[in-house]
Amino acid sequence: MSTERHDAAPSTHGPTGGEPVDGGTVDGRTVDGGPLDGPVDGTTGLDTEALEAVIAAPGERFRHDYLEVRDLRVVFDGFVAVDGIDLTVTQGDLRFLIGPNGAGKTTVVDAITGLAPATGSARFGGVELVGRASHRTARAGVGRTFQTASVFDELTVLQNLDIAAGASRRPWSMLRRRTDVPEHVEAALDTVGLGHVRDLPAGVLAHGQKQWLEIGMLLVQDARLVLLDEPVAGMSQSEREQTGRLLQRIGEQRTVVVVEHDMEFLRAFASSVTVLHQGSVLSEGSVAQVQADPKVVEVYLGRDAGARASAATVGGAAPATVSSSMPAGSSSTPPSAGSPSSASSPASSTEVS
Ligand SMILES: Nc1ncnc2c1ncn2[C@@H]1O[C@H](COP(=O)(O)OP(=O)(O)OP(=O)(O)O)[C@@H](O)[C@H]1O
Repeated sequence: MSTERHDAAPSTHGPTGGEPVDGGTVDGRTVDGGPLDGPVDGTTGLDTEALEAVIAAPGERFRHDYLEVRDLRVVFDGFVAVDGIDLTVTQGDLRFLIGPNGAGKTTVVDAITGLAPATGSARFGGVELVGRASHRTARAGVGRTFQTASVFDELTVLQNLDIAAGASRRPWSMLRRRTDVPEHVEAALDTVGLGHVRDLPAGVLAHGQKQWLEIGMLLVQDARLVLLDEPVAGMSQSEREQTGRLLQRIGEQRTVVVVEHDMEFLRAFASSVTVLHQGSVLSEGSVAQVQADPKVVEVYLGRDAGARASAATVGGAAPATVSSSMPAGSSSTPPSAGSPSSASSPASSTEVS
């Protein structure tokens, strides 16, 4: 029996690496970060027992979801709103999708969730989402919020979560105070911090709390891909911070994409950023990388600012610092009156610095 640890031992990491899914143990045996003492195949050098344990373990133990968008295209009556974009977002990566008004951010989310006609591919957890009816995307583990919270104001927080969870409670029983809250609903209440208002009608909640309730509704549906459209629009500073921390928490276990205009919020909480412009990916990378990208500065603030940022980067001088309110309509593509988001874009502080 060998006590040697082999590099070829099976990994508990997902397809893109990252943290061990289950603390590195399989059926009580350490397979990552600890000794392996199973029989070793003399030819391959593999610990065959460990390998068998990995293969026999439940699939979800090694789940590492990711969203993979390829050549996604959306055309409305001849107008190309999304022009063949590629996007890969892995679990644990809090990805922000930004861009000027009309860049195509919401349409990308609509296409992924079956609300906009698209071609190309958007796969999550091995399931193709393009062409899938919107009501079937939830079954694929995909959940989204809209720019305006869509909770039932007359129902309590708990009742809203019940409905989202698809609880088979009869209408009359929904009106009674709950004593038997399912574990996953309790967990969602706890995660979004609404346990203390569980029996209040959602209509009396503060604006931020309504957004958190909506996120809670995605959690009880076990959405593993969570797409949020401007979640902090209209929130107070304190609500933004709480929302950012909430997104970080849920992002550890889920793949989260946030469409956002608020650059301050982005800088505080994004782990990566994709910038869209006129339906295409203009830039992608860390917050620092996209902020330093002259193309991004140019799109938001004009050609001269882009050239100055480029010169500052090349010359090693301090990068151009520009502060402005979010350029509603700063894009060369004017937002259409019919755009679902055109009425509610926040005039939030935006800096590209
Ligand atoms: N149903 C639709 N029919 C026709 N055109 C549409 C439709 N939905 C969106 N568009 C257009 O597609 C383009 C992209 O819109 P989209 O709402 O995705 O942009 P956005 O980046 O989310 O903008 P915003 O930041 O203002 O929300 C815009 O020019 C918009 O007018």
